[in-house]
Amino acid sequence: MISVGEARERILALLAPTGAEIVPLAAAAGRVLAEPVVARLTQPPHDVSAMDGFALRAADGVAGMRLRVIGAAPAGHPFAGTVGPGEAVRLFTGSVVPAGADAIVIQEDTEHDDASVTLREAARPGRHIRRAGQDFAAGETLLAAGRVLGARDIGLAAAANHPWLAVRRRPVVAVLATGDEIAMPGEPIPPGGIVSSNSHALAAYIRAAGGEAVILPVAPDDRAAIGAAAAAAARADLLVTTGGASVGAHDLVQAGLAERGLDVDFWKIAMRPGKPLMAGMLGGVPVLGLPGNPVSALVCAVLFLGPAIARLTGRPDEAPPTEPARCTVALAANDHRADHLRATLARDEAGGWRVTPFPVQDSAMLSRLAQADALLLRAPDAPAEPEGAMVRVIRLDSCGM
Ligand SMILES: Nc1nc2c(c(=O)[nH]1)N[C@H]1C(S)=C(S)[C@@H](COP(=O)(O)OP(=O)(O)OC[C@H]3O[C@@H](n4cnc5c(N)ncnc54)[C@H](O)[C@@H]3O)O[C@H]1N2
Ligand code: MOO
Repeated sequence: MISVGEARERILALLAPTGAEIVPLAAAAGRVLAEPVVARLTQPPHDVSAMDGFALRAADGVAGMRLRVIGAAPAGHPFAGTVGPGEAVRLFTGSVVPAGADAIVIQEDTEHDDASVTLREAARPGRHIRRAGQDFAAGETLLAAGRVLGARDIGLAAAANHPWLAVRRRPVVAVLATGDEIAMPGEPIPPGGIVSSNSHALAAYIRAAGGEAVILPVAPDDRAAIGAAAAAAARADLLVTTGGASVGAHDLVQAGLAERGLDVDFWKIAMRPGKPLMAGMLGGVPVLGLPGNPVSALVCAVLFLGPAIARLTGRPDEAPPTEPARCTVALAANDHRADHLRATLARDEAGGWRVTPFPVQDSAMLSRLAQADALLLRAPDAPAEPEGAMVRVIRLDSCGM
């Protein structure tokens, strides 16, 4: 069986970023920039005042000096003339500094009427003047491709006069649950059946990761039906199946997809929960086969589906980040499968994490997963650890899960 790290590498190797699409600026928040944002103008376009006051020549900026007010330049209405010796122009925050002026005195430091202004303080050259291009210059690259656009990026793109942006198309990820016993929430449940929690949990995770989730109808445990359902995903960027991944007589996902030409890259990895993970290509569509057990499916989603969607959207596709934590209980020696124990986190007095795994780690216990704050990582063949040992955790609250 291959390792978690190798499995992730092999899954990512099956995927390429989606193409770009052009969206209105307002719709670009949260999307991944596909082309750099280059300033279409210089900001500010001219030297402008940072305060309400008067523009004058610095040589006249002496306390007690009385100057003639030759005009006003409200923001958006630049003064057409030139400020000469003994003259001043009324300015406001954002006003273009008129020709001839190289100093500004704020109005609180003056006595003024419409015709004249007397300085109570000296004016320093350049003070309160925002220089042209101080923020950015036309042609400057402001945002790099690959950036996930936040509100400040939208503001910066708008300031640089971009009404449209090129972003990565949201990858379409089809979710196919399989099993005779599976019903959708609200549907009649067959005898001994259960409701497909996986379809909706995976769809929610896919959306949180930046994908477009399409929930396919549940396929029964029948090769032809599974193949036909998967064929409906022929235009998807990724097909995710759940269930039917193991070795049982009714675990038919591989067999069903094989009838449609599935090329298996790997099946089974040294991991718990999630051993029967499968990856391959079905025609041109990458396939990620997740186990049916709800916790197995969602832990595999954190470790593999998240990075896969990151790759598809052109974001960094590393493993989920881990943090150190001190374990509050002794840990038994691990076997050869990397383990991911569902656990709660609490802060200690020094601000570090204390992690406590749940005593029962059944991969069907979705309520425990919902209560968990983190996955406590146990490396393959890790030795027993006493209470208080340092371990590493993946936080579940910070990854859309
Ligand atoms: N003899 C062996 N048996 C099993 C092995 C093994 O190595 N040898 N592996 C075990 C492991 S590990 C896992 S994980 C499971 C994986 O099973 P499958 O992927 O084949 O999943 P199913 O058998 O179809 O279902 C397992 C379990 O999950 C429930 N399920 C299925 N789909 C959904 C869904 N959409 N939403 C919620 N729950 C779902 C299903 O009812 C079963 O209870 O195999 C072990 N067995
Ligand atoms: O992957 Mo399975 O959930 O380990 O039992």
